[in-house]
Amino acid sequence: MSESELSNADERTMNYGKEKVAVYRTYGTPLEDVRTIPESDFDGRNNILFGLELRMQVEGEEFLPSFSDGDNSMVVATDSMKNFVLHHAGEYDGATVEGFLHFVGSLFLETYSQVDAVQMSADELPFDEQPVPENDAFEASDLVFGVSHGESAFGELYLTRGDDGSAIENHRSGVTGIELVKVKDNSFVGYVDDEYTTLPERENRTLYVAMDIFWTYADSVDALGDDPQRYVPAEQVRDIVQTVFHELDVNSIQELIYQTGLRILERYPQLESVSFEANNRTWIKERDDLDGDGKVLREPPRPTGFQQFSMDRSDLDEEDTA
Ligand SMILES: O=c1[nH]c(=O)c2[nH]c(=O)[nH]c2[nH]1
Repeated sequence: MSESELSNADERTMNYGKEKVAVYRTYGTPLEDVRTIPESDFDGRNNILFGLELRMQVEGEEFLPSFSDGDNSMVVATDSMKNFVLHHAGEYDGATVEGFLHFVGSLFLETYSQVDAVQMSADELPFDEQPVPENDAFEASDLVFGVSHGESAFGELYLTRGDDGSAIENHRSGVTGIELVKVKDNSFVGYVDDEYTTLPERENRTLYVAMDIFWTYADSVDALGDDPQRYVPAEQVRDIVQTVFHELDVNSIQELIYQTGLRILERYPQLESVSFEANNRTWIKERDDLDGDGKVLREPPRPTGFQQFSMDRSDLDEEDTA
């Protein structure tokens, strides 16, 4: 159970909706004119093929009779919600996951007055550009895309009825499914050594980390991407983690997370907070008697270690004054 469910224990839970709504849109509006950062060559996305798996959760007091009396007169069928989302994917003229969620969620609130709030979230279904030979070089095909099993952008918005259209009550953006392996220059030493400790200290492990990163903007409108200069692309955040991982000899995943968080907050003054969910998939050394740094490694057994951490601008301020 998440923290928010725990803290709202006194309130009645009542909502319904549709999840796992896969939406594919070809020839969407390109994401252009984003600000570039030193850690990344990402400067935009053509959106020739844009995929999302969306979840829509609808709330409203008027839905109580549907639960208590079997009275469906106010119920918009979840099947219709799916149709609504798919139809309006053809009308959206923006270029981001969050922008689409805002567009569809706001229209839904406008269309159905019995709805008090919608929680919209989506994972991007990513596709890779495929290099093909063109004019004596390799260029990204504008026709053929690879189905990607890598990281993907995430967005979440909680929309209520505002004075003038919808209001963004809460938001969260992210990149999930990052998996990185650094073959050497990682240590894990100095941890508690007592009668339960069997793990040997390692000065140079091969570290395999899986990570999801989430962020919030000081002004939630910046999450939508209408002003691309203030938008934080998931691709750049992914590139920040891999750059920090490349540059630093970290003593733990905890330290990698913290240093990555500082870099993200530094690069994007428009962000309010950043949070991490990581887990450790580090392979087990089978042989290290090879020439040089070579090793043979195998999959780790269960159980799995994890790290969660959230940061805001005060962490950056502390670093500046330290
Ligand atoms: O980066 C790590 N952090 C830990 O807290 C931990 N614990 C452990 O057994 N291995 C690791 N690695």
